[in-house]
Amino acid sequence: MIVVTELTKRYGPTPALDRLSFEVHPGVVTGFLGPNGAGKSTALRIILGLHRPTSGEALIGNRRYDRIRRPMREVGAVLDADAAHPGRTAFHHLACLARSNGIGMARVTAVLEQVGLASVAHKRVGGFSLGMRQRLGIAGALLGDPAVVLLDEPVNGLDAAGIRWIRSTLRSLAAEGRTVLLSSHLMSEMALTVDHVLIIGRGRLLEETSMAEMRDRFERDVLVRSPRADELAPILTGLGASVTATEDGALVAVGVDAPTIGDAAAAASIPIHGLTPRSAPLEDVYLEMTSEAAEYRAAAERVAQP
Ligand SMILES: Nc1ncnc2c1ncn2[C@@H]1O[C@H](COP(=O)(O)OP(=O)(O)OP(=O)(O)O)[C@@H](O)[C@H]1O
Repeated sequence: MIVVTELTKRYGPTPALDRLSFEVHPGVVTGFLGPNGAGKSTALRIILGLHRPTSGEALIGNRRYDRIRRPMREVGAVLDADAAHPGRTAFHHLACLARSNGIGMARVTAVLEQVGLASVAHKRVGGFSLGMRQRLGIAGALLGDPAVVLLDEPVNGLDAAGIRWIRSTLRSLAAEGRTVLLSSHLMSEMALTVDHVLIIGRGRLLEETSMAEMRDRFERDVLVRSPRADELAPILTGLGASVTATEDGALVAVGVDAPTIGDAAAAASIPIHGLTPRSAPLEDVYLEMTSEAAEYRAAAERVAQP
C-alpha cells in the first residue's frame, strides 16, 4: 500500500505538487492520470526516494523509501524504458541488478520467462524494440518479487499487442495481491487498464474514483427503440425525462435510467426492441476535468519562455 500525505514539491514559484494526498491499495490496478506537467513523475520520484518533497510524505507499506532496507524486494519501478545499457544483453542487465541487490540468479531466469523475453535473453538491448525494452523494464521491476509495482507511462508508444500484454500483466500482478500504480496522460489508455483512477492537475488531486463509477457518473442518455415509440414518449416525459426522437424513429431519453424505462414500458405493455445507456466519452470527461490545469500550465510555460 502507498500512502501519500500532503505532498508539496516546489522547483520554482509554481508548486509541481500542491498538498497532494492519496492512497493506493493492493489488489487493484490504480491509474495516476493527469495532463503533461500535472506532477505525476514528480510524485512517483518522491515515492521512490529520488526527489525530496518540500513538505509532506510518501510511505510505502508504512515506511519512507529511504528507510526500506531491501527496496527492490518491496517496490519495483519502471520510470524509463531506456534504463538498460544498449550494449548489455537482457540477461546481463538483469543479472547486474540482481547481484547488486542480493537477489539470486534464479529470479533473473524466472522474470525473463514471465515477461516473454527468455528467447532473446542473450541478445543486446540496443537491438530491442520499444515493446521489448518495456518488457525488460518490467522484468527488472519484478526481480525482487515486490509487493508494490510503479510504472511511469508504461503504455506510451506501444503497439496494440504491447498494450494488451501490459494490461494483462498488470491485472495478474494486482490479482496476486500486489499494489499496482501506473501513470498516463491519456484516459483512453487507462480506461481498459485500471480499476481505480486518481486524476491530478496542477499538482492537486482533482478526482479519485473507480473506473466503473466514472462510467456511471457520466452516463449521458438512453437510446430507446420501440415499434410504439410514439406511445412511449409521453410516458417517459411523465416520468420527468426529456425525450427527443431520432431520424430513424428511436427515442433519446435524458434524466431517466434504463431500468425505469424498461419497467414503464412493461407496465404499459409496450414492446422494447433496444435499450442502450450511453456515456459521454471518458476522454471528453477527463479533458473537461483537467482543462483548467492544462491551460494554466500552458500559460505558465508561455510566460517562462516568451
Ligand atoms: N527537476 C525539475 N526542475 C524544475 N521543474 C521541474 C522539474 N521536474 C518537474 N518540474 C516541473 O514540475 C511540473 C510537474 O512535472 P512532472 O514531470 O512531474 O509532470 P508529469 O505529470 O509527469 O508530466 P508528463 O506527463 O509531461 O511527464 C512541471 O511544470 C515541470 O516543468
